Amino acid sequence: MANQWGQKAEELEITNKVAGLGLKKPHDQTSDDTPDTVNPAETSLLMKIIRQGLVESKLDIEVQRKDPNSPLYSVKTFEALHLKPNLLKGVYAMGFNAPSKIQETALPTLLADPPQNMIAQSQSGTGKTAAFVLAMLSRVDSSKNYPQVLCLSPTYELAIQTGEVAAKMAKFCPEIKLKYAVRGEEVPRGTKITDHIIIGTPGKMLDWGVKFGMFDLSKIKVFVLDEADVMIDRQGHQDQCIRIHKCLPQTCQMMFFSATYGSAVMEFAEIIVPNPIIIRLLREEESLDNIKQYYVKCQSPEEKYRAICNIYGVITIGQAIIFCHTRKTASWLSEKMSKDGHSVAVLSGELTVEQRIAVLDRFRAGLEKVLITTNVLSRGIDVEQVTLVVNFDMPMDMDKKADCETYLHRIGRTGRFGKAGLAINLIDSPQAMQICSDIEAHFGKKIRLLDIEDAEEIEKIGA
Ligand SMILES: Nc1ncnc2c1ncn2[C@@H]1O[C@H](COP(=O)(O)OP(=O)(O)OP(=O)(O)O)[C@@H](O)[C@H]1O
Repeated sequence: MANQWGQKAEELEITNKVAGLGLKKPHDQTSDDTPDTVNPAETSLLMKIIRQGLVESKLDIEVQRKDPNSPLYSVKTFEALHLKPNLLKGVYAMGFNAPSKIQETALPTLLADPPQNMIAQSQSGTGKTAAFVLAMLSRVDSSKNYPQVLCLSPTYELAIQTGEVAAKMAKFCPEIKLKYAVRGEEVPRGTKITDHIIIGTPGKMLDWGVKFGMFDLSKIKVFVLDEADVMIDRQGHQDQCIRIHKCLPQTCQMMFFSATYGSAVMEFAEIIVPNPIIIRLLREEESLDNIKQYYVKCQSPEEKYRAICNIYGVITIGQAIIFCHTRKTASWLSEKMSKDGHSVAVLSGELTVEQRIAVLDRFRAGLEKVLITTNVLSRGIDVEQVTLVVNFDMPMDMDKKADCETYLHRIGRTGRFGKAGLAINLIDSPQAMQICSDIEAHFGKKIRLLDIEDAEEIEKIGA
């Protein structure tokens, strides 16, 4: 069954997977000259798909324990977890040799008896999904034909992604049955679901479990809330989760995973997960060290464009990312640059996730030297070859004030990509100047004025 299930996941083209994610399509309602916005579910899916393996972290795990009676330990091998042999085989077949940093600490707790509740936070790509999927699979008693494990995901596509991991890991455990509770999956009324694991979105899960009684929520042993930060971003999801949660037995093991650790997420976590062990993988923060920052005074978009051309005319640039506020500016700029012979790619909100992946893949491969984008890409791309970042428009929040966090994500680099970089801010209004000064004050790092007509000076900054 697991194989069949995996097959189903494979049959679903990315196009299908992303349909209904609320993606803005070419004819969506958003006008081209309003600021392009980020959709967390979309970003999360994009990152999962473009990821090229585990994101290793040099930083430490922080553990907050709420249960002093249960010892906490970590493992360095998967053998040390005493998994069912076929499950271990599945883990190795996925190419996992040793647990990732978050898995080292999370897995012994997730698999412990008596079960312990956990809230875990670590950045995308550090191995959370693999950790809880392994825990889900190992808790199943396949001799009992009813649902024992529920996993809630914020969207159809993210549920399918988790399902794919489960199907792969359970490759050698065909006795474990899994089911998707997502849109498009229909179960006739009156049916009793016999699968062991259900992965789905909160609305469908609530319908099947609470409204139609297709399975007995009081028999659930493991409840997983994945991508909790994305989940609470969606209206109504939080309530649905809480309604499902209320029907679960006290003994049910609660697992809560999130890539971020904001107060809204943590408040939600505290409602869902009693007496948790909280683990966090400290994040490798971006910093502005090693980045030379400049601003250029311009009178108009044309002048901004000329500034970019002057820089290109003088210094050798590896790859560059240019950030614009709206799609309209992004496409205007890309047309101009293409006409002038630059190889340019554009990534903005009207593209489907599939199209975005294609654009990013080409850029990473170096097929285009310049990537023009909007806020849809403030985070989540680490391209080592990028040496120049241009703020064609300064990042600002809804109140049109300096958005320092976005600035840091656009310009900053983590230790892994710690090579020197160049950031140029194009300033064409007093408001933009104010934002630039506020950013400078916020980070306490000088942003110098650059005279774009002075080739010698430009040459110096490229050195
Ligand atoms: N122990 C491991 N060894 C090698 N690769 C691993 C290991 N654990 C996970 N991976 C791989 O690393 C990538 C990231 O893992 P995973 O999807 O579990 O991360 P995540 O933290 O859940 O990310 P997200 O927050 O985006 O869901 C995947 O390609 C996964 O197959």
